[in-house]
Amino acid sequence: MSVVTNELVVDAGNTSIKFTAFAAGKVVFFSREFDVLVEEGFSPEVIYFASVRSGEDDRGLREKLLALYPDVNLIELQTTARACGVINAYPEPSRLGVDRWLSLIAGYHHVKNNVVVVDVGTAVKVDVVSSEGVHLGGYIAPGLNLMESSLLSNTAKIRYTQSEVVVGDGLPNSTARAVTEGCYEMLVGFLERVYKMHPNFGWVVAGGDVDKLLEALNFPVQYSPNLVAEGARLVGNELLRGSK
Ligand SMILES: Nc1ncnc2c1ncn2[C@@H]1O[C@H](COP(=O)(O)OP(=O)(O)O)[C@@H](O)[C@H]1O
Ligand SMILES: CC(C)(COP(=O)(O)O)[C@@H](O)C(=O)NCCC(=O)O
Ligand SMILES: [K+]
Repeated sequence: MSVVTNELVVDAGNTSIKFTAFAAGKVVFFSREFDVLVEEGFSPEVIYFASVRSGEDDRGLREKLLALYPDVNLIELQTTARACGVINAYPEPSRLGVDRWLSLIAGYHHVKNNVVVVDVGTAVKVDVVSSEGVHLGGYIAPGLNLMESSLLSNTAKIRYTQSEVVVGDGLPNSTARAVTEGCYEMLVGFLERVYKMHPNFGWVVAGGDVDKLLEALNFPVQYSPNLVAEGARLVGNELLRGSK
């Protein structure tokens, strides 16, 4: 049960900032656009702010939020050694990205058992948590756009137009398909390998690009689009209860 009713989660990733509003624990809106906050006229009682961006980027965003919600308590969520019954694998807990921390906490609370949590964004994050809530560790790999852009920016002749990126049959027979499908296979192959390494683990997946992978994964996964935001609510509520 939440300590407050209206909560706004701000999840600032390296590609996009996600705004998720909750009322009594239910998502009432989601947006990647700050201006939607103004249009929605939502009145948060608390703002949970979770960012993996630079301090400079955060300053501007925090100022905009405080201007829009001058009297609202903004709580910056950080990665800690433990929270919500989960223990962080990192000897230096604060080095773990807060998006990963919140996602794996939410993923564990979804499954309450051995779980692999995947977030497909700028980077692809994979975190493994035991049935006892012990974070065992995880991986960071380039996301799909990052893989593709690294090829485009580090080669002379990998060049194609977006109109050449088509769904084809059989092995890729164009530069556009070779690159886009090569990056895709890299990611799917990586995840299938993780699946083999952790048999009988539940899978919870999220992230802006996860929809591109869902049908490729040949094992059951739970798609949970608001994973970071759900983790932010769990951690934020624990903090608010602790301060009561
Ligand atoms: N409106 C959008 N703006 C930006 N990226 C979007 C949007 N809708 C879907 N995406 C996809 O989401 C990906 C970014 O995923 P996201 O989880 O937001 O990344 P991060 O958390 O690293 O910022 C992009 O590569 C893009 O393909
Ligand atoms: C790996 C990340 C950059 C992912 O960020 P995102 O893809 O969401 O923009 C972020 O989790 C991060 O900055 N992590 C710090 C290093 C670590 O988690 O070990
Ligand atoms: K993210």
